[in-house]
Amino acid sequence: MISISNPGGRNSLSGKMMCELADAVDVLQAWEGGAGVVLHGENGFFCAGADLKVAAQHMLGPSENGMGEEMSYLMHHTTSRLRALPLISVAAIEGAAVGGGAELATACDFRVMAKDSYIRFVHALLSVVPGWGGGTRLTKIVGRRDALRIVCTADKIHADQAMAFGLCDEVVETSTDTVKVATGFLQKLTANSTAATRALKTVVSQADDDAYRPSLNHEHDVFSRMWGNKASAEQIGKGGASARKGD
Ligand SMILES: CCCC(=O)SCCNC(=O)CCNC(=O)[C@H](O)C(C)(C)COP(=O)(O)OP(=O)(O)OC[C@H]1O[C@@H](n2cnc3c(N)ncnc32)[C@H](O)[C@@H]1OP(=O)(O)O
Repeated sequence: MISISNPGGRNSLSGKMMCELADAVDVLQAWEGGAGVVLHGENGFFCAGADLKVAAQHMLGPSENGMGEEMSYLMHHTTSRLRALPLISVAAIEGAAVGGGAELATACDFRVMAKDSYIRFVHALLSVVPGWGGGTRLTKIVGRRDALRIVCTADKIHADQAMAFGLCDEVVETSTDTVKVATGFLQKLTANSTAATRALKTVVSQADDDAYRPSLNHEHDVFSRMWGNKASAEQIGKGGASARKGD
């Protein structure tokens, strides 16, 4: 289990937390004892993306131009490694997965969502594109037309709608423990031999991973050009999508 915890910031990720996530993936890469992993956020919220308070202080100044690019590089690398693990991964989503949090959810093989939770690609509201590889992965999951709908509108995609898009694999009633349901979901997929499950995951991963590498590189380049420009710096300074909370 990987748990995300930043209680004061809806589990948004600081630079330190991004490094800790990379370390957690290192540990899973070295782990040979199992066949699955659940990713979840503590205190009833999945993840609000990059920590915008840290970003406003340390990632937008004139001498900090390369910071957005470095964040994107690290998170591309980490999420790609997470996706390629020889483990079946399930994101257990409560509350919401917003911005980079939505991108993180797409790095897992499956998503189990609480009925009242939502996924929101808010990047258009911040005048940027996904920077953690989520644009490419979303397109692979839901297809070209629905991906465009989701990223260009920046609408909240609630669990039932996510299910219709193929972005969610199981909806959990609000009174039920989402992590427990995600763990049960995982147990069904990993019930056969651990060695076979791990090998099968590598076969499926290998079948589609190489083909999307150029698209990930393109996404990273576009994000790096846009992050920190005037329009995005203004929105980030205002707290990102929270300035548009009512919609
Ligand atoms: C390539 C990756 C790029 C990115 O990920 S950029 C980040 C994109 N994320 C966003 O724009 C999310 C902005 N936040 C929101 O929309 C809302 O806060 C959100 C997550 C829907 C939660 O709404 P609510 O449940 O109503 O809670 P709230 O707004 O009162 O927030 C509670 C406290 O959490 C803080 N928070 C939320 N998201 C944060 C973030 N990303 N970075 C830093 N702090 C964040 C928020 O400022 C508030 O703090 P405080 O209690 O006022 O001190």
